[in-house]
Amino acid sequence: MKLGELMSRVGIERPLEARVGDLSVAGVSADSRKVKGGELFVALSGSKTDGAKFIADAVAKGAAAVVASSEHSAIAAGIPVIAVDDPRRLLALAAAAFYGAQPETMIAVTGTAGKTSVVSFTRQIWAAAGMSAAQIGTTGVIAPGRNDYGSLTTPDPVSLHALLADLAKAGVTHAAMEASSHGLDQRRLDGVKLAAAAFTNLGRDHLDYHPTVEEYFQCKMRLFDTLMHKGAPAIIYADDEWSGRAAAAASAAGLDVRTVGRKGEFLALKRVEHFRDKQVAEIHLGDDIFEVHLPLAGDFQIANAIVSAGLAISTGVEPAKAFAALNHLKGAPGRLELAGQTKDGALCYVDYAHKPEALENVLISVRPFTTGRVVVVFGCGGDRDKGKRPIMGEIATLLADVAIVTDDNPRTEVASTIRAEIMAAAKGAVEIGDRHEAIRYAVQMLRAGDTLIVAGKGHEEGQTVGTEVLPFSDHEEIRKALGG
Ligand SMILES: CC(=O)N[C@H]1[C@@H](OP(=O)(O)OP(=O)(O)OC[C@H]2O[C@@H](n3ccc(=O)[nH]c3=O)[C@H](O)[C@@H]2O)O[C@H](CO)[C@@H](O)[C@@H]1O[C@H](C)C(=O)N[C@@H](C)C(=O)N[C@H](CCC(=O)O)C(=O)O
Ligand SMILES: Nc1ncnc2c1ncn2[C@@H]1O[C@H](COP(=O)(O)OP(=O)(O)OP(=O)(O)O)[C@@H](O)[C@H]1O
Ligand SMILES: N[C@H](CCC[C@H](N)C(=O)O)C(=O)O
Ligand SMILES: [Mg+2]
Repeated sequence: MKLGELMSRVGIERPLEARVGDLSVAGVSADSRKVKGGELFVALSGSKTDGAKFIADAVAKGAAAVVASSEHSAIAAGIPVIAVDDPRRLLALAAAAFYGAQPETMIAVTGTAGKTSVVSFTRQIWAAAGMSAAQIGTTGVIAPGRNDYGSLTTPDPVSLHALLADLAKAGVTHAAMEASSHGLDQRRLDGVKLAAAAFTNLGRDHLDYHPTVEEYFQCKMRLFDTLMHKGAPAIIYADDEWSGRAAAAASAAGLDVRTVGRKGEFLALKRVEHFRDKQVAEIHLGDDIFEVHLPLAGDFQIANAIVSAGLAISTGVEPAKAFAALNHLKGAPGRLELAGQTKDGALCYVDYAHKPEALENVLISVRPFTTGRVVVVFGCGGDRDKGKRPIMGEIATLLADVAIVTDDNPRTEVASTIRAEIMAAAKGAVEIGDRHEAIRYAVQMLRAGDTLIVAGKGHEEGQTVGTEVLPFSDHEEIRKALGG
């Protein structure tokens, strides 16, 4: 593609010198280590370093031209340097232009908790309705004949557009993706053609990255006010503290706001009965009433299911089919997932709660079907928001009968310091650093009627200590402790 054409396709209408505009570019990259000959190198100012420092490396690798923020426009690279205000957005739009194809119907989900569950459920509803469907997020990529383990919740734009083109080529017509606040802030989703989007809830998260909760919320709202076209459906979970503000933002952006939940107007949740292994809900859509038997535990899964139904219906699935599909949903791996039970029938769950509201929700969720004690094993990640540690400590001791504080990816921090920060607010909690020992201790204390939640790692397959990832699975540790 000619550089001039690429620039106009990404909305930069500034005239380029003919010599520059006529230059052929073969692709785009923001990583000098991966640049290939003839590609456009986009220099991004990041959290660890500044891509502008690597312009010379990119040139040495054969980059054809450079895009940088205006500050770097003067750098003599020996090849054309184009200055733009928002290089990250340009990178994403250029990646979209290069790779071209995307599944016809794409949706994105934002919110502090529930994104992975909602994209999984939406994919399952689409698939049940006969569509070729995919999901992209924290647990990886799932599509017909494909199941790749994930790393980032929202992939970087170059990998993302390569992936979308691959999926489209493989015949995937519907794809649901997670929009993390980092992803939205860093413009990783700009250039994705979204047919609909959803908001689940907002709680404390990533305050190591976002200066305030307000700024965190505003990042999430980029999904509605920048990435969607006017009139597109925005599914908003109605029963969160932030629902009103999310709906107002979507409405101000000219979107078709569809609220779902107990206070929902599009899908109204009228009645829920909780059982040990399922929940029965009555959902109203206009004058139609649907009874759903969701085969999953946890009140929050009803919230995720109703958001997914809203998304599926808003992208063409017949309501009766969407609700029927809810009766067969499988939980996303490691989201309140039953990993085993003791001989006396005490249930052992693995859950991915690693932030205060999620921990609070999961502990409240299991109470209705727990006749004995709720036991929780959890920790907090190193090199992540330190402020959440005492809050999670307090929630665990308040809502569980037994709280066991252990390690969860200490990364480059001292594990005992992280635990001490949690313990400071966790009166009466037991501290066992070794996660394997902590799980064994918890399983051994279980009696009939008790419920164990091992929280924080969910689907993860490793424990990151320093920069090393040691193999570790909560599922496997529970199974071992149960003697199986
Ligand atoms: C803080 C953060 O989000 N960082 C992400 C970001 O990196 P960055 O732009 O800050 O990169 P940087 O390391 O400062 O480098 C700046 C630029 O120089 C370039 N560079 C660097 C070195 C070199 O030799 N040559 C070169 O060109 C880099 O490619 C980059 O373009 O962009 C990179 C590419 O997209 C990401 O891989 C990286 O994710 C890091 C690994 C990460 O851990 N991110 C986490 C926090 C994250 O994004 N999490 C969210 C939310 C998770 C949740 O749901 O809770 C997610 O979406 O996964
Ligand atoms: N709707 C919800 N409301 C509150 N808590 C929830 C909700 N859905 C899930 N959770 C809790 O959050 C955990 C993570 O759920 P899920 O992976 O679906 O969310 P996520 O937004 O993708 O999280 P992450 O940003 O960490 O990837 C679950 O294990 C559960 O404890
Ligand atoms: N995407 C999140 C996952 C956290 C999971 C938890 N196990 C931890 O390590 O804190 C993060 O990287 O912050
Ligand atoms: Mg997720």
